[in-house]
Amino acid sequence: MEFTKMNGLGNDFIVLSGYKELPDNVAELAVRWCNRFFGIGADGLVFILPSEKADVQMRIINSDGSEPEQCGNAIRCVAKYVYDRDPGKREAITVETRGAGVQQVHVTAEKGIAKAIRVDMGEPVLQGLEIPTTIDAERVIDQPIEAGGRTFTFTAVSMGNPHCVIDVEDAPSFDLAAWGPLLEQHPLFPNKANVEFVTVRSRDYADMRVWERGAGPTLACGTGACATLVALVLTGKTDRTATISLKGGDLLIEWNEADNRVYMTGPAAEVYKGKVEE
Ligand SMILES: N[C@@H](CCC[C@H](N)C(=O)O)C(=O)O
Repeated sequence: MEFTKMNGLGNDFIVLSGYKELPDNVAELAVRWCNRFFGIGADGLVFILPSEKADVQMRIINSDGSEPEQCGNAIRCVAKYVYDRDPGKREAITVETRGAGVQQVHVTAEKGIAKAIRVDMGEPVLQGLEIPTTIDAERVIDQPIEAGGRTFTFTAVSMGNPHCVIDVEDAPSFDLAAWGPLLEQHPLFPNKANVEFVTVRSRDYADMRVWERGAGPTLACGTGACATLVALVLTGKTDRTATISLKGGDLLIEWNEADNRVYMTGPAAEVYKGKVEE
């Protein structure tokens, strides 16, 4: 089994292509191969599969074996993988996702290698039950959430997958391990949630740290950065375009007023190729 190790700002994946569909034991493979001590080590497995609707189909499996609907950093990795191997060097690539439809990606390259990748991440879902949360409201903005004896204020956004965005005093020093697991599994989120802890520094810049559903603390989360920007716009804290600065680096996020779609721009990197003998 050959794989390519890739990452988007340190959110790292074991990328597999050449399969026609997901293997039956994909959850078990993800847990085993993503293990950082006994396996290859990664936040998730990413499969590049054939698609009838787009250039390729992407399926991602979290390191705990669960399958999310979408992954922003993985989409950029998939686009780079496809572009760098494409003799025609097409800058526009379409990627079918499990839960966020077909996404349009634009690659900017240097010397035939993809550098900046801009993804149309679609329209955010804000209706409470659709995110899903247990709150039946048009928007879930600045609501209280209690966990471990502490009450936070959160805004909920789905970018295909559910996010719980929380303002904190200083995101980079926030104790993710103490609060992330409690909030990820909070009963307000029936499908669990990715949890973003955010500190706004200016109208166009915020620090964010993430505790991901099914993967724990990661260095970056693309859908999380998009959800964060949407939450910050809804609460009046930033403009519609801002840099969301993560532990692994920066993403530029725009929530376009005209088409209501969220655009994410950032890098992707290929680190090495490997082979597993099973
Ligand atoms: N890292 C990702 C999100 C991956 C899925 C997430 N853990 C979930 O379960 O929803 C990103 O870059 O968006």
